[in-house]
Amino acid sequence: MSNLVKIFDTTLRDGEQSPGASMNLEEKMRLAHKLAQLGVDIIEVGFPASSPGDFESVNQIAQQVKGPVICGLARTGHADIQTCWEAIKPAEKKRIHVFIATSDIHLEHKLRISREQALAEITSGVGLAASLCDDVEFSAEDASRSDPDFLAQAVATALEAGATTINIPDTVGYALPDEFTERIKYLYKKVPQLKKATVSVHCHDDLGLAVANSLAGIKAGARQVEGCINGIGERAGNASIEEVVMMLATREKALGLTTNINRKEIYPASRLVSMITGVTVQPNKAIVGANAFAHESGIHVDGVLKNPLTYEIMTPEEVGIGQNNLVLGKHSGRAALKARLADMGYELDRDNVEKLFQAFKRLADKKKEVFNEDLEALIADEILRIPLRWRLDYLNIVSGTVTVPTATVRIFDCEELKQEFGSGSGPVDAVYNTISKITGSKAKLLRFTISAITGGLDAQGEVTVRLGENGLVVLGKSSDSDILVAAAKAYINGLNRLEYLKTHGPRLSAQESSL
Ligand SMILES: CC(=O)SCCNC(=O)CCNC(=O)[C@H](O)C(C)(C)COP(=O)(O)OP(=O)(O)OC[C@H]1O[C@@H](n2cnc3c(N)ncnc32)[C@H](O)[C@@H]1OP(=O)(O)O
Ligand SMILES: CC(C)C(=O)C(=O)O
Ligand SMILES: [Mg+2]
Repeated sequence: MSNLVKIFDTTLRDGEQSPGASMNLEEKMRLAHKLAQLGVDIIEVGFPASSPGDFESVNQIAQQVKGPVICGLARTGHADIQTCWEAIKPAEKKRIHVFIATSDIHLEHKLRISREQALAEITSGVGLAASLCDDVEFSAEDASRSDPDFLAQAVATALEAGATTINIPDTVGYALPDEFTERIKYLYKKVPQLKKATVSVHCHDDLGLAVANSLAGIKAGARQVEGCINGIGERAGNASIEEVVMMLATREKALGLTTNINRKEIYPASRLVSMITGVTVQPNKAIVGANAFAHESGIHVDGVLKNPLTYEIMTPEEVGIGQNNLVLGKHSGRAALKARLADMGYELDRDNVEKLFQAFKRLADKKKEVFNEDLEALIADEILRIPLRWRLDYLNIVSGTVTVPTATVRIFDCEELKQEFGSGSGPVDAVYNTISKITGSKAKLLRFTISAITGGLDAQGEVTVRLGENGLVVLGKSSDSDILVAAAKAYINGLNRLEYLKTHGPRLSAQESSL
């Protein structure tokens, strides 16, 4: 059996199913390029039949992203599979991923079909996919709660119909590691032809066991692991790709397995996912959390100073958390900025470097030192952003314990300057009420989160808002060393996205347009 474990990234599909993590086409494209740099073997780009927007993002990525296999998800119905095939067709390497549930709970209550009908669906769906594409993955949704003998029958049926990869998902994160190992071993025993296919595992984290179960699957012979960057995904998320990869790398001697991942891209990929989706990474998150390589307690610091091996089982450099001694500040030029961007894995064209340089200088005037996180926030603001109708020009806020919070806001509406004055229950409320007056927006603020994304007193605050209007839901993001300015810009960013969605709806993701 091969010692290579293939990494199947589903951040753009299952990851996007995390509430609020929707991405537009430009964001998906940027992330897909980053995943290719990271060296994942397969990227599941979306579910093309779910909406015209999803179809287009899958299709565009299939045309432009080289390296990994480009995979699209489909139910067993022929329309889904045909649509998926049309979307992925331009890719150099492509895969159709067909799924249907095999547990009795799902068959009876969700699909309302018998086991026999499910087998017929597998034969028909996988058969069609195999007639279109050489590379077909079949997933038995809710495999861990399926009757083992029926699951074996479903797997045998999919292989017979032409599947080349068989995925055993723990869809609801219910499995225990030993059970999961046994389940896969049982399948190998009951379905001898399974040895000719790649067995994959796709584990959810409802009980915090997604990575442990992925390892349990690998131990039983699985050679493909599915997961998402930062462990995002439906409900409690999927197995975190960075944890799986670093587990295999750090314990290579014990496990004897490798991956194709370029580990130095792990941290840049994590930051990008967090910036694009607005789903922040908890500080104590393994591998990519702010504290993952931090030491404060005296005994630990003493040990690390004497030899980092005392308390570090891997180095931050290994996962791309740079230890760069070149300081970026108000005296830095374009060469320094470009060098740092390259170090962080960003290859921007001249126009974007110039745009970023201007924003960098404006920030450097306000801050002593500009950190990588500051640059990433600027990239999110300056480069990932969508065309703007409204732009903040001026903001003045009066707030305190004895005054009614008020705000004066001046905004460019295309080229026209508009100014208003308003009040609210707090300074952010005052700003948002005033912005709504200027823009005439009826959007509802569904969520507001603020976090410090850099350290120190001159830290940048990152604000993420979720706005809803007439069934449309969008995220707005921004960062600034003044949190009220960040809040205003995030709100305006969200309003611009809503405006964009109203005019370019189909180009946005399925979730963004259907929520
Ligand atoms: C475990 C997973 O992550 S599965 C992937 C989940 N991801 C998503 O659902 C995101 C994208 N989904 C969507 O945009 C929509 O659900 C769509 C466009 C796919 C379908 O929308 P609708 O036609 O309105 O159906 P709706 O979402 O209400 O219900 C799903 C239907 O698919 C059926 N279905 C579910 N899984 C499968 C399957 N693997 N194969 C065939 N049919 C299936 C359900 O039984 C239900 O059919 P019914 O309408 O006849 O009862
Ligand atoms: C579509 C399948 C693979 C899935 O996401 C799951 O079962 O969790
Ligand atoms: Mg899933």
